[in-house]
Amino acid sequence: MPDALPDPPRPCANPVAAALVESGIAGLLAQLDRELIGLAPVKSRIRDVAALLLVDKLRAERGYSTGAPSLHMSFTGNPGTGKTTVAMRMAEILQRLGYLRRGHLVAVTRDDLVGQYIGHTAPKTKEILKKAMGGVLFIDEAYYLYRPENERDYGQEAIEILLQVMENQRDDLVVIFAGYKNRMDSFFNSNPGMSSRVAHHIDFPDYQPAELQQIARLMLGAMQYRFDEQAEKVFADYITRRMALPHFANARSVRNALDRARLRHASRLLSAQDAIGDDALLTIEAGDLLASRVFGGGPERSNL
Ligand SMILES: Nc1ncnc2c1ncn2[C@@H]1O[C@H](COP(=O)(O)OP(=O)(O)OP(=O)(O)O)[C@@H](O)[C@H]1O
Repeated sequence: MPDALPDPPRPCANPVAAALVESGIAGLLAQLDRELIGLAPVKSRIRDVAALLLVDKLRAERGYSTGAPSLHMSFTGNPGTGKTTVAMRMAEILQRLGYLRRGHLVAVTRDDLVGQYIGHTAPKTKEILKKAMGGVLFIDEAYYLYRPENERDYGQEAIEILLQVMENQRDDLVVIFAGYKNRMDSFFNSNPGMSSRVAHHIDFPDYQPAELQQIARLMLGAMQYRFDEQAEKVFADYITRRMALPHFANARSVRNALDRARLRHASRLLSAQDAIGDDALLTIEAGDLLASRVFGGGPERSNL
């Protein structure tokens, strides 16, 4: 007797869960999970935002109106914790959900928005807003916009324009304010108008050493390199030492360390006497890491 055919996949009875898959958001979330190590609380907040928007859509289809949701956000955390990377993914997700037309990201700091002279700020800010329309405006170190010590600071003018656009064009632009948590808290405390327009606050924790090691592996894999067994151990040691030094910047420090290791790897290969096999081309060895100043190697700061 022939084997019974497997049951055909049943259509999902839950329309929100079905929409999550059909819109491609489930795929994007899975990709985010694969490509970004750790960040569990951040990933779950992104999922929540996606769920909120899908439920809003379903409610609208059934005639329950909630009004356009406010999607402006603040991303707080130390340098190199993935804020810019997640903001780019968020833009893509919001575009897929139909909340943003273009889904691109424009990343700026105070100097891109605020002019030096009277009359310069408004056109500068408006120009950036024009570029960002239909996407995400990512304002890094947003608290520098506000300088309470300077009464005539032009930053205030940029803030006023931003506030207006955040309110009136919130169906076409999402603003993400990013920076250190404590400074962002005082920025929002001093700008209640801004605070009331930012609905989602997402905190990016520092990475644990094991997560940084995994990030290194992921980055190397993406560049088609690998550590040999000894290098893997040395890099774990590197991370612990580097974390204790000034200017440590989480995953960004990992990327920089790998870039320098690639330079040393290349110069090692250049001076090799023998033919160079594929294995040598692909493999970062312990010595490529041990030359770092972190281990008492070269003198320059850039050698960390
Ligand atoms: N969880 C992660 N998994 C893999 N790579 C990551 C992760 N977090 C960050 N990175 C990588 O580290 C680098 C720095 O990340 P990103 O620029 O997003 O950080 P940031 O918080 O915006 O930092 P900064 O405020 O200093 O710009 C990028 O190359 C990014 O791809």
